[in-house]
Amino acid sequence: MAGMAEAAWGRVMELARAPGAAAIRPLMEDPSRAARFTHRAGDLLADLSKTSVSDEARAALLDLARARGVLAARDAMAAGEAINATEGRAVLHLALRGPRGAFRAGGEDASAAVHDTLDAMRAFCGRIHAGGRFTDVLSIGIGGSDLGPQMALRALWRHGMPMRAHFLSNVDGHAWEALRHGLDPARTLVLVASKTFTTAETMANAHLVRDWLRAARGTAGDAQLVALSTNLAATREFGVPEAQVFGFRDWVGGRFSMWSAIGLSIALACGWEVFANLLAGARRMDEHFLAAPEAENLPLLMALTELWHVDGLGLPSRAVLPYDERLARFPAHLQQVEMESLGKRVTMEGAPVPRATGPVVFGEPGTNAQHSFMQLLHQGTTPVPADIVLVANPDHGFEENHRQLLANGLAQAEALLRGRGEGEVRAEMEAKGMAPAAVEALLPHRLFPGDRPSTTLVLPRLDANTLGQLVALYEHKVFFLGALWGINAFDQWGVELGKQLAGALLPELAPGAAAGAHDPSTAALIRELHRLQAG
Ligand SMILES: O=P(O)(O)OC[C@H]1O[C@H](O)[C@H](O)[C@@H](O)[C@@H]1O
Repeated sequence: MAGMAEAAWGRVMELARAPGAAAIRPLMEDPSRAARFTHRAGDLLADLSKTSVSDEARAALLDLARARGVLAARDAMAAGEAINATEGRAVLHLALRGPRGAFRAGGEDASAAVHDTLDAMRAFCGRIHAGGRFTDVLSIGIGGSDLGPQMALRALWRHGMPMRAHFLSNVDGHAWEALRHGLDPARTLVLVASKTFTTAETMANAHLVRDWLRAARGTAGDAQLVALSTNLAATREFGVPEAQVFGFRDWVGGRFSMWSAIGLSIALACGWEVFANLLAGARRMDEHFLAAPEAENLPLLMALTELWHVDGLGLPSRAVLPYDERLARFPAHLQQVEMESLGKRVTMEGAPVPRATGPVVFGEPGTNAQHSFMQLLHQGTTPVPADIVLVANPDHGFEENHRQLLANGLAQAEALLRGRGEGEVRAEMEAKGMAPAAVEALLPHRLFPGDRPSTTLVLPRLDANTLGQLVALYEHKVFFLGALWGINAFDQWGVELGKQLAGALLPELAPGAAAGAHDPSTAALIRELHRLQAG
């Protein structure tokens, strides 16, 4: 098996290192390519043709996927095996949106636990909405306990929905300072969203907000606290009424938890139907992920395309460009889902990974990105593959704006692909009557190399169901990349060191405290902060 996989890697790398392997335009001369490299999953369409993955390369990549046994790995995850070996846990976000009776983990009926919680969340939403007292929900959490719900609310919340939602994540007091003036403690329901209920930032903010509630309402304010957590003892100790604690299990990773109790803010603010549709959309993508064979499995094909870019062509980053303002936080959510999962340098067995793993992921909504960083994608030295997300039908009546938006999204992908050669640029400048010397001087600056890869995703419209499909698609892409690279996509040990050092530094920043043992740079910075604060 290992030998087969090495041979398959070898074949992929051989193709990627062949002269012209990064060229896309010659492949596009094949009129059937666009159709053959366009795939559907649920309501989504993905056009993977504007990449340099040739038919031969795709065959080699699929051979690699088979040799790496990625479908068996997928089935092991779905069977509730403890595939997150470094934490000794199953990985079952599939169960969060799956039907009753479908998933087990260890000896437990995982689906039963999920559906009991969903029933309780639904009943709670019904009571809160019927009560009419609460107009606002404030969700306190960070990382996976913040980004998914915040992204979904930005995408799905519309005027007239049951409650307004607010998010407090940064321990920076300016975040709470900016929020608190707009909130009425009598009408705000406070969710503390934390898998562990020990995250320093979240607990610091939870204390601030609990103090704010108590200042206005005495200890009766505690009745407005809700906890979303796996740590029931800690939620009790914090004073959250038992009936307002919504739990989940350790087999839900933080960055995959928006479908769990962590998503309660979505259900409260948008209404239960919206949350249920989000889960239904994710389930639709799960069905595709679980059933489609390798050559039609969209998350796998996207994973293989990424592997081609990262390992084959040596491209270390990827841009996510949603052409929909409502998806403004989608790149931020993907940053965690992808980089916290795939930013690993050792294999499951603890050996160094002999190749590059997760790329840097960044993005902003189009068209705004075009007026900031797209310059680098068009003319920078290293190509940056881009994911361009288009939504066919808007939920507003400004048709002309929407056509402009779509035209720009399509144009970016087209420009990246075709570039602009000497003849075209020279002719344009000459037509403008520019002097020959100026034409020659400006020519190199105005050339676009082209052959820069992009993937275009098309949604018929953006609603809870299609958003669920879109997010689940990327979750499954991440799963397959983890399996292809042989790394654990489900732990995050890399975030721990900074937390420990911050804990040690904290007392040294108290007024008059002395700096401990640090490198000279850190020690000098501590002294400078003390000096500025004393002044
Ligand atoms: O939900 P919590 O336990 O508060 O964790 C919040 C976040 O912080 C951790 O440090 C991890 O890096 C994230 O994966 C997690 O989502």
